[in-house]
Order: sequence, then structure tokens, then C-alpha cells
Amino acid sequence: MKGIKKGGWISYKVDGIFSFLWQKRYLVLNDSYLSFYKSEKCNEEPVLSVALTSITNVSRIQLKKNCFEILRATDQKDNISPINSYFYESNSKRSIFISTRTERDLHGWLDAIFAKCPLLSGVSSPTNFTHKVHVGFDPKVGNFVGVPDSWATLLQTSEITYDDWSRNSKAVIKALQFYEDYNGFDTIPSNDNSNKSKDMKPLKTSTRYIINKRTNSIKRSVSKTLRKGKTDSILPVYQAERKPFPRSGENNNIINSTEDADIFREGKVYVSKENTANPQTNQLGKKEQQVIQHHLRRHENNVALNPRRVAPSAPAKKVHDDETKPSKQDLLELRDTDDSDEIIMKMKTVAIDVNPRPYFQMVEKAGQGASGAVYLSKRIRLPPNNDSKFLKSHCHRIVGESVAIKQIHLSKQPKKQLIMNELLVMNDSRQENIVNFLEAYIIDDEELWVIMEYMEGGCLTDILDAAAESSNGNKLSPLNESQMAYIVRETCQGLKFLHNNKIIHRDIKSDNILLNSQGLVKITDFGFCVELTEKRSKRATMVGTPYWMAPEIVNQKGYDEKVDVWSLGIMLIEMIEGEPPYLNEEPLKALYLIANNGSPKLRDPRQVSKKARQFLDACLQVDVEVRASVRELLTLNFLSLACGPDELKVALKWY
Ligand SMILES: Nc1ncnc2c1ncn2[C@@H]1O[C@H](COP(=O)(O)OP(=O)(O)OP(=O)(O)O)[C@@H](O)[C@H]1O
Repeated sequence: MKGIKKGGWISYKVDGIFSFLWQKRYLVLNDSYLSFYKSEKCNEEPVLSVALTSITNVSRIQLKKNCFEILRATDQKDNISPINSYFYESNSKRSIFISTRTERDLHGWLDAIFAKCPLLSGVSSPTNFTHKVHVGFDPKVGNFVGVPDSWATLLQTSEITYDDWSRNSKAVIKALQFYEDYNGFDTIPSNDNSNKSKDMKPLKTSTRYIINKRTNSIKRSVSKTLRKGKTDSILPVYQAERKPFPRSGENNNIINSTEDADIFREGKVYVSKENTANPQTNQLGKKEQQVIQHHLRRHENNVALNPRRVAPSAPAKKVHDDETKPSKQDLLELRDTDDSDEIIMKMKTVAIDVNPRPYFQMVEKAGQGASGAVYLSKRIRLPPNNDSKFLKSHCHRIVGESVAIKQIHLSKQPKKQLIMNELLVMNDSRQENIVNFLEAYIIDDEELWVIMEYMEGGCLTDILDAAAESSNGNKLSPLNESQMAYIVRETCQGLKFLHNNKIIHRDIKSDNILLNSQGLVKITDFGFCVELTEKRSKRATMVGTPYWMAPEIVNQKGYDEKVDVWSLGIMLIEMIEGEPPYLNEEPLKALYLIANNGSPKLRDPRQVSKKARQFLDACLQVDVEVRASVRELLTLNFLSLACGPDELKVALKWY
């Protein structure tokens, strides 16, 4: 057809009576119209033709993947074939939504439409950092120009400067894009009128980060990870943790949170009488304070980084041995919006549908996670012998053993899919460097109890928080290199197991490494785990915790299991320096630095051996092809420095 400037298959829907219908159409742009055809040949009358003179705005929206919205002036008439006119109410509805097959197509269309529509500036709003974006810095006026309002606000409150922009504008845009996708628009502060302008001055001086200090976010910010999807409704967390801590000598088993108190009132907690004599008990207040201080410190800057996207469902289906039971992929295959009943039903394929309270005696609170509290408990009875789920797991359980119980109030979890993920991965992953899942119970479809082996050493972060300050203000690691090498080696073994099973952990960091009293090291927190399949060996979803995130995630490229290797490298820096790189930067700047800076450098490389530096180098390669696999890491010399578990126990002595 003559005059065609661009053509291609898209899905579209109009904002009208049939607004739920997405239809596949061949879209054609010519000098005057944007037309939707049923076939590529364009030999029939178009289903809909929109005059380019009527288009007042085009913008990307999240309605569907690779989707944009076309807004038309309401006083314009479109050419609509009579047969299709019932789909379309020309003068009352103004939006047309178009979804393209790929991101690249989307940008092709945006550029072409912007170039052709007289009412548009000829410049599309920035939507993709891999594309030539239409945002710039105008040196004449000294302003960023063409940025959307939300970005303007973000830039204004960030520490990103004009120098950063000139050095790598693409990385700034990547960071902005990522940040906005990660947080969604509602986290942007509703500032006063001064922020309405699209053009703004770059910030040459440091500006304190102020985003998202709304009460809810602060409450959520103490969550140890940034898995806010799981924490949205767990509002008592902050209040609970801000309560005064038990003073030394007080009975630290006292139920010390609103949530705990509820449980207590309902008679759900069995407090051990012998427990008052337990020397560990008196440490609880101190331990909790340390954990919370750590959380507050870490998350002071992280407040605004709130993942919007949940861990994706596993893509391909495998044939399952047992046809009557859903496969793991089936179990994980759920929509983004959690369907509670469906998930609970699926949880029951793993969890025992029985009240476990008579089987355990609660001893003390061991920690607080985003989705619930973890209690040290004692097994006082075994469930009846006839429960197949209990018998099937080959774990050896004995009356009197200590276990950790994670209690999750399902009704309070907006993202049950993450919990389901965790349950499934734990259930399938029995390896000595993975925290051993024993069994799970579901109570009245309301509460989930996950029973795990008890890791009395707590998480690696607790040890690192004991780091002392050196005279020049740097942190001195409480671990020596052989202890670090041992922790790294054990983590590598756990990761090797996961990767061999095509599972990416996606949230490796010191918070998710637990230690026990024998000095054994195990990976935990499998909510973000995802399976790679042969069909799909790269993921594109953004999850994890930004400071530990590989650049390919921030850059929103496809990624694979090597993101865990990067995070492991960052965790080694944590062990050496007490914290991950850029922790003191405000979050948007940190994302910019991850996207732009390449491999992070040690503050003082001389403080570690060449072997440790080589190991870091192998982990922290920006080029994924060059970055080592876990298997390769295990052959590196640094790991030959590893001590035995006994030597790590020394580092646990503060307990
Ligand atoms: N098996 C365990 N043994 C001992 N302590 C544990 C165990 N699992 C967790 N904890 C403690 O409980 C705390 C919270 O653990 P949890 O896994 O719930 O944390 P989270 O990852 O922040 O939360 P969530 O998984 O709910 O998002 C940990 O920091 C740790 O101190």
C-alpha cells in the first residue's frame, strides 16, 4: 500500500464498552492516519483509522507488556468501519491501547507516531533506556529538559548531578527507569507546586534523600529485605520492633509485639518454663536491638526501593510423574495478582492441613521477617503416623529437637506467591548448605507454619554488624580471610546445588546466610527463587535487593544464574568492609552507580590478599560471559584459604 510509513502486528483495545477485548490487528501508519487492519495485506477497509491530527498524546503505560496509550481529542471523528463501530465510541472515549510484541517494536512505533503527529512535539517521552531517549540537558538554560514530571521529581531529590548526567546520561536514565518500575509512581513524593515543572535544574550539591517517608513505607522499611510485595500488609512490624526492648534480667520470652500479643491472648504460644535459665534468652533483647538497628541503618536509604513486581511464575510446564498432582511449574504458575484460594489450595500440596500447636513448644522469638516472626521452638510430639506429607519428606525428626518455626498470617500477605515459591524451593532443596525444611502446616487456611532446622548463630549480617571502626573511620571486619573464604565456599556449594537444579536464588546477601552453633553455613530465604527452563534461560523480572543487584538487572537486560555470583561478590565486600558498596548513597544514585560504575572497588584493596581480590574480580565482572560460574568459583585459590567450621564458631562467640 502506498504511503505506508510503518506497519506491523500489534494487539489493541479501545477504551469503551468492549474495553476488556484485546484484538490482534495489523497497524499501519501513513502520512495522515493510523489504521488498524485485519490482515497484513491491508486490502480491506481498516477496522479503525485515527487521524494523526486528532492525536494529542502518546505515552507508555503498564496495562500490558510493551503497551502504550494514544489519546485523541474528543471533538475529532475517526474513520471506523460500520461493522466495527460498535467497538468504538468515537466521541466519548478517547484512549486506544496498543501492545507490541517486543520492547523494540514499542519504541519504533512511539518514534514513528511522534514524528508524524502534528499535535505532538515530535519528541516522545523517555520510555526505554536502550533506545535513543529524548531527554537532554540544555546547557543554555542549565536545565534537564523533556523529562516526565515523575523523573523530574526524582532527579530533584536525588544526588544525581549534571556531572553524572554528562558522564553517562544513559546510566542515569537506566537508573530512573529501573527505580520507577521498581517503585511504581505512587512512591514519588507529592511535593508542592514547585515540582510541577518538567524542566529542572541539575543538582550540583548533595541533597538529602527524602522520598517515601510516608508512614507506611517507614513501617515497612525495617523489613530485612526489600520484598515489600510480601510486607505491604504487615504493618505491625515497625511498631512491634520499636517497642522498648526487654532489659537484661527481664524474661525475654515475653511476647513483645502486638502480633505476638494477639497470638498469646489466643493461647497460641506455649512458653517454656525451663527456658528462663537458658543463657541465650538474656541475649534476645540485645540481639533484636542489633538486628533492628541494622535493619534501620540498611533500610534508611532503601525506603523508597519497593519492588513492584513479584517473582515471576515459572514458565514452562514439565510432565510430572504423578499425573494426579500438579507439577511444580503448575504450582508456581499463578497470575501476578495472588488468588488466595488457589494458592492456599496449592500450599496444601506441600503443607500438612492440621493444627500443629500441640506438637511444639515455643521457646523464644528468634527473629522477625517481612512475612512473619520466626520462633525457636521445641518439638514435643510427632504428628500421627498416617500423614503422608510428613512421612514422605525424608527428614529425621525427634521429639525434643529444636526447630525454627516461621509463622505467617496468610491473610496479611498480599503476595502469597512469594511464600509459595519459598515453600516449594525449600521442600525440593535438600542440601547441606541450604536451610533444611522439615515440614509445614496450614491452619484453618489462615496461618502457615514453616518448620525448619534451627540455625542458632543467626544471620551473617549480625556478625558483620559487630564490625569495629578503624581509626580512619573504615569498618574492621570481625572475620579473618579464612573465615570469609569458608563462608563463601559453603555459600558457593549451596548455590551450585541450586544452579544445577536450574534455580536462581536472586537475593544472595549476608541477611540470607544463616549459621548454626557448629559453624555450619546455610542459605535461606527462597521467596525470590526462580526456575530457569530450557525454553527460557534468561529472566527479565527485577527482584532482589538493589545494593547486591547485578548491573544486568538494573539495566533490565535478561539475566541468568550469574546474578547470584555478582551478589556473592558483593557479599564478600560486605564481609571485608562491613557493608555493600554504595550503601551510603541515596538509592537512585546507588542504582546509577551500579549501572554506570562497572565493578565496584574495595576502599582499600591492600587490606585483603591477592587471592581474595582475584575472587572478587571473578564475581564482579559486568560482562556476564566473563563473570565466573559458581562451578568456576569453586576452583579459585581463595577458597583454599577456607578454615573449618570450628574456626567460624569463634566469630559467633558474642552470642
Ligand atoms: N532457620 C532459622 N533458624 C534461626 N533463625 C532463623 C531461621 N530462619 C530465620 N531466622 C531468623 O529470623 C529472621 C527472619 O527470617 P525470615 O526468613 O523470616 O526473614 P526475611 O527474609 O526478612 O523475611 P521474609 O522471608 O518473611 O520476607 C532472620 O533474620 C533470622 O534471624
